[in-house]
Amino acid sequence: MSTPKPYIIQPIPGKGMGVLATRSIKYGELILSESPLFTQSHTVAASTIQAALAPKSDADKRKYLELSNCHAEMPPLHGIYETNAFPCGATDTGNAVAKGGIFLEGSRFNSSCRQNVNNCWNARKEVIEFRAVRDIEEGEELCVTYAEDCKTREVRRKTLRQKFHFECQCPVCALSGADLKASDERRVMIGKLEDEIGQCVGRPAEGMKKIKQAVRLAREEGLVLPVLGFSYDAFQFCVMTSDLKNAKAWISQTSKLATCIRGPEAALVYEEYVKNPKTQRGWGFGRRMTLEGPE
Ligand SMILES: C[S@@+](CC[C@H](N)C(=O)[O-])C[C@H]1O[C@@H](n2cnc3c(N)ncnc32)[C@H](O)[C@@H]1O
Repeated sequence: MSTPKPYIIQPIPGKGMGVLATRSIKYGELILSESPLFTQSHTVAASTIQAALAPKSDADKRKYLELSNCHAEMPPLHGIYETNAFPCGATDTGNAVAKGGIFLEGSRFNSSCRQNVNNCWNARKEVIEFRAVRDIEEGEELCVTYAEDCKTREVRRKTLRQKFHFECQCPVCALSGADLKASDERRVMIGKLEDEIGQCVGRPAEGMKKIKQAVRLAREEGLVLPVLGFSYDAFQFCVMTSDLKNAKAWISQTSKLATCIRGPEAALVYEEYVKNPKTQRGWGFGRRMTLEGPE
C-alpha cells in the first residue's frame, strides 16, 4: 500500500467525523488495509465486548470508547459495536454474516447511497480492505454504503433511521424534484430487473436483454457493485448456451471489476473460468445460441 495515507479523518458537517481524500485516488486503489481491534461472532453483548477489550492497551480502549454511538438504548460498549462493526467473512453480496469486527480507522467512513469506496474482508490476511470503486478527486469525502442500493430514498432513509438512527445526508439523498424521481425510478428498476434476471434461467436471451438494461441503469446511477453481479449472471447465461466468445468477455469483465472492487485475491475465484469458461459446471446445459457481450 502506498504511503502516506491518501486520506484524513476530520469533522464533516452534519455527520460527525468522516474521511476525506487528500489527493486524487484511482479506481481500484487500496485506500486502507486494517486489522480488527477485535471481532465478535454471532452473539454479541456488552460482556463479550468487555472480554474482547480486556487485553487491549489503554490507548486502544480509549479509542474504542471515542467511536460514534447511535444506539443510546443499549449499554455503551454494545451501542458502539453496533454502530461501527463491519462484516468479516461475509461477502458484499448479502450472504449471512458470520463475524463482525471493529476497525478504529475504518469506522470513520460515513455512508453514501452512491459509495466511492468498498469494504471487503480479506480472510487470508485477516484484514479489512477499503478500495476506491471509481476515480476520486482530492477533497471528496470517502464513503462506503450502509444502505441497500436498489431502493427509493424513502425506503433507504427509513432503513438507516431504524438501524442507525440517522437521516442520510449523502448527495443522492439530497436530490430533489425531477432528479430525485429519476434516481428513485432507476434504482427500483434495477432491483426489479435483478429479480427478473434470477427467474430467466430457461430464457437466456430474455435474461441477457434484462442484464444489459440493468447494467446501463446502474452505470447511469453511478452504482458499481450491481454491475459486478450482473456481469457474472451474464457469464452464466453464456455458459448455459455454449456461447464461448461472450462467456469469455463477461467473465473477463467480472474478474476485472472484482479485482478493483474486492481486490486481486477475491478475484481469484474467477481465474479458472477466465482461462476456460467451459470449466463452469453449467457449460452447455441449455440450447446452443449466441447471446450478447458487454458494452
Ligand atoms: C460508523 S459511524 C461513521 C463515522 C462517524 N461519523 C463518526 O463520527 O465516527 C456511523 C455514524 O456516522 C453518521 N453517519 C454516517 N453516514 C452518514 C450520512 N450519510 N449522513 C449522516 N450521518 C451519517 C451517523 O451518525 C452514523 O450513526
